[in-house]
Amino acid sequence: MSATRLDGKKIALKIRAEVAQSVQKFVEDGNAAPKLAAVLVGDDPASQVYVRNKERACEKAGIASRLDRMPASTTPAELLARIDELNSDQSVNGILVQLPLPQIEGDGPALDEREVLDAIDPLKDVDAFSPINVGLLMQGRPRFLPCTPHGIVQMLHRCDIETAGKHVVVVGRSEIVGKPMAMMLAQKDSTCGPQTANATVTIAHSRTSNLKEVCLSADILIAAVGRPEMIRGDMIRPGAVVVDVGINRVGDRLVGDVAFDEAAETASAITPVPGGVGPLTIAMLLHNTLLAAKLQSGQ
Ligand SMILES: NC(=O)C1=CN([C@@H]2O[C@H](COP(=O)(O)OP(=O)(O)OC[C@H]3O[C@@H](n4cnc5c(N)ncnc54)[C@H](OP(=O)(O)O)[C@@H]3O)[C@@H](O)[C@H]2O)C=CC1
Ligand SMILES: Nc1nc(=O)c2c([nH]1)NC[C@@H]1CN(c3ccc(C(=O)N[C@@H](CCC(=O)O)C(=O)O)cc3)C=[N+]21
Repeated sequence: MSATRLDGKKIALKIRAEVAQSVQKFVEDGNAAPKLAAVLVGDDPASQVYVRNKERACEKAGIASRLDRMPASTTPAELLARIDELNSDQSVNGILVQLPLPQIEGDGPALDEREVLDAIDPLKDVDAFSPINVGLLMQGRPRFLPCTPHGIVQMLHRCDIETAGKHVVVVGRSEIVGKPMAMMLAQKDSTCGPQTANATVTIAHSRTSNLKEVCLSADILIAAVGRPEMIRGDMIRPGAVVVDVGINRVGDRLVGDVAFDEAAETASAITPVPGGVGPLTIAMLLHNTLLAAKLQSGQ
């Protein structure tokens, strides 16, 4: 292996310590500790990992948390009622509904992700998935930055990896990772994070016809596909930086979307799974929860 291993866990710990310090100051200034509410419907495996790690991280940062587990058979009305309750609960600053929502077995009404995300109070929307927050990001004046793309931007910055003028290929165009990631990296100057912008961005997806060639043209390749190890070593340009967002459970192992050992032969730097992007997502969630508490207290 010749590539540098980008230690997301270590960077995340640093960010979490910074957030913990700001939380402490916020509380010393007479405010209640920020509080995050997470809603998990069903038992998506990537969400289970997230929930477990997130609760511990909140506690260590002095952030209160609550987890509402709801069965996969939950109806849209029940879920919307729970969100309403959290919207009006003054003690809750941040609301996160774990995605993907389960697809209903049997013939009950389906849970519509968009309807659910639309219902979250935009000032409590720590994932930045509500239309208002997506719109603000699109316009280059974000309120909350989405956690995973923001974590990646922070990592690139803190590892002195320049994005300006570089060709970034984002594989995946989901609302939660690919699309906002591409948008943030294409922004002018530092509107979406510290000096990490001004990239030339290509978005690839399942209908991209020459994926290998597109990937080979990337200075920075970001994989958010959800297919274990589909990005192979021969898709990496020598010296490229590879960011693996994938969290796939294969047997009892977590693997990314990139074949790590192969890619590490060619790349100059690469994030591992686990220990890469995942911990950064959690660090930025804590950051957003504090930001939400500040916004709600009028700061
Ligand atoms: N580390 C972290 O913090 C996080 C990790 N994740 C993980 O990241 C991965 C992606 O998540 P998410 O963005 O939500 O996933 P989605 O399933 O919502 O999106 C996957 C994207 O990949 C594209 N795609 C699928 N197959 C191919 C293919 N063969 N070639 C090219 N593109 C393809 C899809 O294309 P199309 O649009 O055409 O269908 C889609 O745009 C998952 O493993 C997830 O668990 C997610 C969030 C946070
Ligand atoms: N509304 C919503 N927002 C999300 O941000 C969101 C979501 N839904 N649904 C699920 C995906 C997935 N996701 C993860 C975040 C961190 C780890 C994480 O901590 N990973 C550790 C795992 C370590 C381990 O425990 O083995 C790591 O990669 O090192 C995993 C997965 C957030 N997501």
